[in-house]
Amino acid sequence: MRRFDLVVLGAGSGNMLIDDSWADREVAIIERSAFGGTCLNRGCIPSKMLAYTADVTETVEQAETFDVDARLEGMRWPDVRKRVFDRLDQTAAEGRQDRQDSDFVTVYTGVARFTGPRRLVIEGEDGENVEIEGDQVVVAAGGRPTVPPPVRDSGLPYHTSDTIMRIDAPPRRLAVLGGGYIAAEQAHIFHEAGSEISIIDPHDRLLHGHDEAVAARYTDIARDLYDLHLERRLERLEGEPGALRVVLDDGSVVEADVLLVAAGRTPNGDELDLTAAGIDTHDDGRIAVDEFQRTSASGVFALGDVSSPLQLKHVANREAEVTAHNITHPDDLRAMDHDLVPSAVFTDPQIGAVGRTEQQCRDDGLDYVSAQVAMGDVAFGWAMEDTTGFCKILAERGTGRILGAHIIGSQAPAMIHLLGVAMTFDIDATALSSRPYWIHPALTEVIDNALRDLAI
Ligand SMILES: Cc1cc2nc3c(=O)[nH]c(=O)nc-3n(C[C@H](O)[C@H](O)[C@H](O)COP(=O)(O)OP(=O)(O)OC[C@H]3O[C@@H](n4cnc5c(N)ncnc54)[C@H](O)[C@@H]3O)c2cc1C
Ligand SMILES: NC(=O)c1ccc[n+]([C@@H]2O[C@H](COP(=O)([O-])OP(=O)(O)OC[C@H]3O[C@@H](n4cnc5c(N)ncnc54)[C@H](O)[C@@H]3O)[C@@H](O)[C@H]2O)c1
Repeated sequence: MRRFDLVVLGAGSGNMLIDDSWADREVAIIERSAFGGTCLNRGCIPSKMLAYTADVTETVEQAETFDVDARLEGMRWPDVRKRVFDRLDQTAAEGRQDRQDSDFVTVYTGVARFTGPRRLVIEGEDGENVEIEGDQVVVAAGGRPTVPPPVRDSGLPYHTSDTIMRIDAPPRRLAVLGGGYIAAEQAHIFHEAGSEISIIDPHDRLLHGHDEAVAARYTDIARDLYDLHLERRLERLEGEPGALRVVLDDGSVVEADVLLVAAGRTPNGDELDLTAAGIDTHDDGRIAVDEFQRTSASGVFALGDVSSPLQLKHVANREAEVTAHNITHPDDLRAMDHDLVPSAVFTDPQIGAVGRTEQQCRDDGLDYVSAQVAMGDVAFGWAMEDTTGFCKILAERGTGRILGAHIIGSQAPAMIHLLGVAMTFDIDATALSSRPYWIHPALTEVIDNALRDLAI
């Protein structure tokens, strides 16, 4: 059995661990699919390239608001798909080739699972099994879409985020099971591509994990565009391919040509025979790691969606950086924290968030103040004719410590960073408003005004 200094399972964020500092040692990387993992091939990047294309489409549709004559001929889906995936597939292939060309990295293509402590078997595409072991092993095996049993057991076809973005043509009617991140982004994409969208979610609003004001505003906007079935559960899926009937728990039926399942993601640890390696998991299936990304098995680390409480690429990236340091510096370990992780939903309107929601402030019994300023109340919002966006900030009464910030509207994913930086460096609301200059009349004035409106 071949022994390596380092074995990395998963060439998504795991691939980031290997740099030239390993050049005098032997490293193995195992990947069953494309290099670049979920983010590059079927996640963040294609969805954002498509969401931006949808934004362009929508801009043309809204030209009249700005007294501009323009007519939308339509989104040429096959060309869009080709532009997006030609680039991404090439990037993934180059990523694999780079590793294959390396003289210190061995690439194993196949499905891996543990057979013992720091020992893995890889079933190759040809059915051949290869067993390897590592002095250190990093598990970066990610997650997969969760498919509820009524869909899985129906025998009828369905899509997940893994496949929908490569579909041949936008369906006339797209039903989306789940009303979270993926639903919000894919609904925007396929609505602008010409599909009629229905969304089904058991909660009373879409994006229910977001601040209640943001989720309520987004749900109101979505209600005008899509057919919403909230506080509804899936009972069963019937019909035939291309003519599906999504039967809900109140007996109502959503008819659709295509079903997209966007009901959360399951960490892949359950496919890895973790007990053979002595690796413990949480009840929800995530590999349990300490603050240094170490699992319960000596010499085995885990990172990203397979272990993280937050399934976000910037979190997986940070965990990869921390792990890369810790596997080479056992006497000088770096700790990971998940405080103040910003997040964004690239839907329409865009959403950015950092820190606590108002409901969390309330549930935690915090003494807080809140201010909400409409984008339509600042000059750049006038320029954009914005009628729905806002910035909401929550701060501790008395001290002005910023507890959370939530923006819905154009540029929200970029603007939220300002508040994330302030919170990370303990800059309170008064200092953040009064010390730096705020460019007039940039959209960021909505943040400054919300800070000033806080009755600290
Ligand atoms: C549609 C969508 C959009 C998203 N958009 C965003 C976004 O805008 N911003 C953001 O921050 N996050 C986004 N995410 C989340 C982000 O993609 C993930 O958090 C991130 O990619 C996780 O990285 P990872 O390295 O942990 O896992 P992955 O990238 O999934 O890598 C795991 C790799 O391990 C391989 N693997 C798994 N099991 C085995 C095995 N047994 N043998 C061999 N190989 C194996 C897999 O093939 C895969 O390549 C999105 C996710 C989705 C699905
Ligand atoms: N912009 C981004 O950063 C981005 C984009 C896409 C995905 N992601 C990541 O990927 C993860 C997965 O995305 P997601 O949208 O699948 O999950 P999600 O957790 O955001 O939303 C899932 C939704 O599905 C609902 N649901 C669960 N079971 C259901 C069922 N049986 N029927 C109907 N609805 C059901 C849940 O109530 C929830 O509202 C996200 O949590 C996020 O971490 C991030």
